[in-house]
Amino acid sequence: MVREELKLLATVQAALGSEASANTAALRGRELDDARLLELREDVAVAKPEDLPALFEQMHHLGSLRAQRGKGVVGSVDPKNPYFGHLRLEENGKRRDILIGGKSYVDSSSGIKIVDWRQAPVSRIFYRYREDDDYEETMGGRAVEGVVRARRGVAIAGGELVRVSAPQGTFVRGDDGRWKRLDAFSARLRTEARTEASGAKKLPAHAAGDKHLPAIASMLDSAQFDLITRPGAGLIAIQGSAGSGKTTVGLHRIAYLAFAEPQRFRADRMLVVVPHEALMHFVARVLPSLGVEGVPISTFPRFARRLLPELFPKLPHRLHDDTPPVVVRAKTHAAMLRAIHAYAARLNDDLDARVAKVMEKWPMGDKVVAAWAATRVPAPGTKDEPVADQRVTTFAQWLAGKRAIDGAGVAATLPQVTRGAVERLGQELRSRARSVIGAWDEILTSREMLGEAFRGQKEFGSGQLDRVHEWCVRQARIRAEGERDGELEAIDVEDIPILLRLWQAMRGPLTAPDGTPIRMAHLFIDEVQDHSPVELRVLLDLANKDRSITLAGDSAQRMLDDDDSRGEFDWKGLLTEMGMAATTLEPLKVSYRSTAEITTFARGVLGPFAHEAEPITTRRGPDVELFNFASVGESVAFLADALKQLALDEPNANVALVARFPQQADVIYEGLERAEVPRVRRVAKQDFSWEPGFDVTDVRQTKGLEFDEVILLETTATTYPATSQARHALYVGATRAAHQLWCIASDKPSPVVTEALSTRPTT
Ligand SMILES: Nc1ncnc2c1ncn2[C@@H]1O[C@H](COP(=O)(O)OP(=O)(O)OP(=O)(O)O)[C@@H](O)[C@H]1O
Repeated sequence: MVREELKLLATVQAALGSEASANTAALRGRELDDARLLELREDVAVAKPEDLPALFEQMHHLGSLRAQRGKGVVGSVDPKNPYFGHLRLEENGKRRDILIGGKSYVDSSSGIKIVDWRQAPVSRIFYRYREDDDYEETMGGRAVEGVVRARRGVAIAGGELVRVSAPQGTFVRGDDGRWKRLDAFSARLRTEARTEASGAKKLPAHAAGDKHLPAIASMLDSAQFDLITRPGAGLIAIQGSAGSGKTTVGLHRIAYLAFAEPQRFRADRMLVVVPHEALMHFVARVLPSLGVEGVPISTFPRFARRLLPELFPKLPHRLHDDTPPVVVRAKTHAAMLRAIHAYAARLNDDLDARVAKVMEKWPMGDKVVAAWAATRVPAPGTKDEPVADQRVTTFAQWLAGKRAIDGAGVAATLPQVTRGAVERLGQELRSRARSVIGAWDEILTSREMLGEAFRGQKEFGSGQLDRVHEWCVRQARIRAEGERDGELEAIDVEDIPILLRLWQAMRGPLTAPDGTPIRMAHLFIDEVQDHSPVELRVLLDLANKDRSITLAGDSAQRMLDDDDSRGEFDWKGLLTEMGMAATTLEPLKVSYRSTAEITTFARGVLGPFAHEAEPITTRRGPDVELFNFASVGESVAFLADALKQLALDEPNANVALVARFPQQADVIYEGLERAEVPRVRRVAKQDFSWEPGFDVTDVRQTKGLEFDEVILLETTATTYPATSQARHALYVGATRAAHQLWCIASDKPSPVVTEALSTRPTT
């Protein structure tokens, strides 16, 4: 099998090589054309009018020549890594070989066909069927049936074949150039086992590749592929335990959509929202490797803070750093979204009543009322009304402050008295319908409105709501009066999504700094469980009318503070709250990132909050271990020895040392520095360098990331009591590890850890 793959690669490379020299000539020709075109453009700028036609003609001619040369250029199939999958299909007794790669390439003279993995339906066969399966698919409008004779994953690094995975076994080329079969631990999904973790010798570094650019397109399973290739419109929600490939699927889906409908899903019309900066950098590197450049990637705060000064120039820029936790909880609670929507609906009703009253006696009044209703932002959850005739619409838009009316328009035809009344009404409507800051103040400083919104929320008793109200009133006063007792005007960071949502509910789509409404063709929101309902609703309303949205999240990874008793994250409830219908999909079931040992431990950590279905694992690794010490000093000494040894044995290792709280990470970091552990870094703002060395950090920094080895610090009974918050935090930390996990405790170990360690994976 390896011989066959080596031969195939040599054929492909020979064909690509001869194309490449043809390309070089074509590319050189294009460069010359480009230079000449630039010269011509400069000539045009200074030419006399009578010379222009001739110059334009020359430019046109050169332009078509250049386009012609472009046709001969082989996409950008990389001869060093031209494909990653090999299918052999048999249809009507005839066999054909198809290669799956990142870019298409066809050379009929040498019989080579590489198809882009995003190209249905051939790649569908690759992803959906296994070796020896019969398949039935529609290709080019006709039904075809056949048998998959071979289905292999191949890793080609630096132009050399280094791994072949097939149902018959996984074969890797060692540093000495000899091929050997890897031991497989799992009977299931053996072909997908990651070689370096299978207990056998690691892949040579170049084969493992850059850990930020996992070339996993060849390994997507059929559930993942189905999610990726769902039709563009509508909202899909990807759920699954940690490391089941949710981020991977979301990003591949973007690549797929950009490929399938490039006009509709232009890169700059899509948006990826991730929880923090480290994941932003990760995504920024992965998407180009999947063939999509230029998709904006952001975190919610980054995105929101860019818009805020443009939308609300008068708002203070300063942010409080001492917002009481109870205020944070109230402002991020689902009840706040209800309060905003209730406010917007009431405002609409009020304004409708005002318009109806003034228009009562006017002959075209009923039409104006209808047009007014059509121009204002509909209450969330209702549909747009049909628009009345153009003149009336224009008038109503003027009423709503959305456009300036021309002198010869409707208003000019009105008698003086009516006109005066209508103008006054227009002013009133404009100011009320547009005053987002006024609405925000009104909601938060009205004890009644808060009480109404939070009615029935057990965790917000009336005493707590009083505290929230008190804080908001005080802040509003400081804003109105300027400084008070040395306190400067500022807003809470949690106010930002509230203001943006109010803007959407009252004035319509958010606008970019250049004034254009933001309407995205596709949105991918990762780690949904960590967004507040208000934030999420702001994000969802950035999508255009097709609502092409991918949400990814895992309720078990929700991070709440210890005093936050908000309970479990509820997908269904959330989407209903949002008024959005999502296609409910089966959760992803395969735990790809972590070994069976780590996955079983992590499931134990969750205890009563564990996912319904036990994740399927793909490989085995070392046992999870707990090391218990009598003091922090002793645990630091142990860690220092272990890390120094590792630095000697494996200079490329990158280990994450993860504490629950930043203060604990500080203590351990200082200890390790004193012990002169090489390349130890304190990561406090997700500024992971991904260089060899030891990153000491806290669990919030690591969301969505992965490391080969993770050491969980201070897994003591005090730090991780058996509460839901502590269990979720420990779960997030543990599931960052791909290969090996240690727990360190300098005091009585957490019962959550000891219980979880009592279950070992079954073979
Ligand atoms: N089909 C697959 N075959 C092999 N590896 C895969 C597959 N799908 C995903 N992976 C790998 O599994 C790891 C976890 O994937 P990913 O980060 O997408 O998971 P996730 O569900 O988003 O995790 P988390 O919930 O922790 O954020 C990555 O290293 C990814 O490359």
